[in-house]
Amino acid sequence: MRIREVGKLFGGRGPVVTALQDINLDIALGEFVAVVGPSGCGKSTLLRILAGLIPTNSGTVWFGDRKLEGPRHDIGVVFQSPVLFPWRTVLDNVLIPIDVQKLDRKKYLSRARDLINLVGLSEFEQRYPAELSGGMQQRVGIVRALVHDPAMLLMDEPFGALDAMTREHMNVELQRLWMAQSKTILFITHSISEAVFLADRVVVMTPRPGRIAEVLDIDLPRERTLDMMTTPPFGEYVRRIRAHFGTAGVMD
Ligand SMILES: Nc1ncnc2c1ncn2[C@@H]1O[C@H](COP(=O)(O)OP(=O)(O)OP(=O)(O)O)[C@@H](O)[C@H]1O
Repeated sequence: MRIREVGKLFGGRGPVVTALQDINLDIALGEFVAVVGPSGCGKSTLLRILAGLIPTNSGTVWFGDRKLEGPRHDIGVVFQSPVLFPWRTVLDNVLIPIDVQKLDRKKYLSRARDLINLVGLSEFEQRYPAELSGGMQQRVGIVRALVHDPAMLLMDEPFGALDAMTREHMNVELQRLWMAQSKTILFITHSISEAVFLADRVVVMTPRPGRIAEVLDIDLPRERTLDMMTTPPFGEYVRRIRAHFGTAGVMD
């Protein structure tokens, strides 16, 4: 994905808000890129643009050799709340993209089951969302975004509503899933340590108007473990990113 000179304004009756300005970023195939920044800096706006859900005011986004002009089946999106259908089982929720795109259910059934197994939910395949914890529901949301095998996954604070321990566990699981599925991922978060743990590169955004302040390569070996989070190199990345914000707005 190539993002070139992207800008976004929000108008309406009040003053115009410049949500994004001069955003330039290339995301390579198979890369894991995290975006951190304080509340209101335009992270979700950027994600919605990349998902083809809202237009830009200036600039262009390229996906492969084509201009992005709307939502695409080969880009999956995971939001903070997984929005599962309560009357559908886990398996049927995971198969929603297959049904919506009128693809052959039979062809995707074993992939759906493999993914459900990969995130440890095999026993819950025939359960309903209300029978699952928040972390389990979010895993269903992630697996659903992957079921039709999109090339890229956009994730907007997917673990923001989870408690700290579940969140760490989900980070380990997401890394495993990413390594197994070799997807390109853009991951938005308030948490600096989550970004450093997961990403190959961390994009640091400034408060309004949202611009890119720095892009850091995270040169930590894979597969990363939670123990690494207490090592000096990890701490140095976190410190360097936090220096952009002082004490304002970012979670940890
Ligand atoms: N539909 C909209 N209409 C008007 N203003 C909007 C709209 N969507 C976002 N904004 C404004 O654009 C700016 C960026 O919002 P955005 O939601 O992208 O920030 P964010 O970094 O994702 O914030 P948070 O981390 O709190 O979710 C904010 O000032 C917000 O008020």
